[in-house]
Amino acid sequence: MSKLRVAVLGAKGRIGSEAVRAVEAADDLELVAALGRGDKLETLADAGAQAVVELTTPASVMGNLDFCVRHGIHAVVGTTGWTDERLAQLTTWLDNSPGTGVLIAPNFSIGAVLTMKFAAQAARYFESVEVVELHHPNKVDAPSGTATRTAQLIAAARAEAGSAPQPDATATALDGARGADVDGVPVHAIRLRGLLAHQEVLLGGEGETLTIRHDSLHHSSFMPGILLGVRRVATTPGLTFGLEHFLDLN
Ligand SMILES: NC(=O)c1ccc[n+]([C@@H]2O[C@H](COP(=O)([O-])OP(=O)(O)OC[C@H]3O[C@@H](n4cnc5c(N)ncnc54)[C@H](O)[C@@H]3O)[C@@H](O)[C@H]2O)c1
Ligand SMILES: O=C(O)C1=N[C@H](C(=O)O)CCC1
Repeated sequence: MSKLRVAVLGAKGRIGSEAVRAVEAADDLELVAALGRGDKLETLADAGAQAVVELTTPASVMGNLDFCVRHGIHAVVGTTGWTDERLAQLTTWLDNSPGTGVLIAPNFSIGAVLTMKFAAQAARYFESVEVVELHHPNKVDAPSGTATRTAQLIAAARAEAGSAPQPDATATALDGARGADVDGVPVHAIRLRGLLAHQEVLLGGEGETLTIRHDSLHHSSFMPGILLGVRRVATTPGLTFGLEHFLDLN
């Protein structure tokens, strides 16, 4: 059986360097390129890459995906910074490149995917819900892509259930004291040396609270999800948002 030809973009970064090792170690994949900042994207086509793993920065990801989709190269994207406008642009590119697949995963770790699912399930049963994400201080974006997605899923579940707005009597607050508002869900971002990627969803009701917490302790936590994405994306044309679509999570 021929191996899938894979390239990594952001290959010298924290997660990219781990992804290079994971692809190299996979029997069914062949690492054909490992590109860093300043390297030419044409290398991907010259190397015959069939799929890329995109782990760069919010400032770089759109240019990289424009190139990949135009060349029919499938992409598994962990880079953050997704907005409705960016997703619409990517969808237009994909419409013009039938058969090309892109997976964007706000988080590749199974525990984080489950946290999002459990939080959305629980959200309708509690009056209050807030998200706290905690990351290493080298992270360039806040709140995290995972926290943003978690809050969006919570808000959608509450809207579907007809939940009332959250109680909050705050009349005066310092800027930022109540976090960022993501679809009505407060999201708080902590940056602390020693941390990697962590998230708590705090839910509160009359006389009780529920906390759902996930900790990524090493970048290896993201590798099974990345490899699953690479193996599935080539046979899943168009845009897939969220690793949960490649998991049997019922
Ligand atoms: N989805 C997930 O599960 C997951 C997990 C961890 C990190 N991330 C995300 O992945 C991204 C990278 O995170 P990190 O901690 O590895 O950051 P990092 O800064 O360590 O690595 C990013 C790398 O990309 C390189 N780069 C920048 N522009 C490039 C370009 N045009 N072409 C090739 N390389 C380029 C940088 O030089 C750097 O080496 C961030 O957006 C982060 O939020 C996602
Ligand atoms: O370390 C990072 O940066 C991470 N980014 C993703 C996010 O923003 O949610 C996933 C977790 C790690």
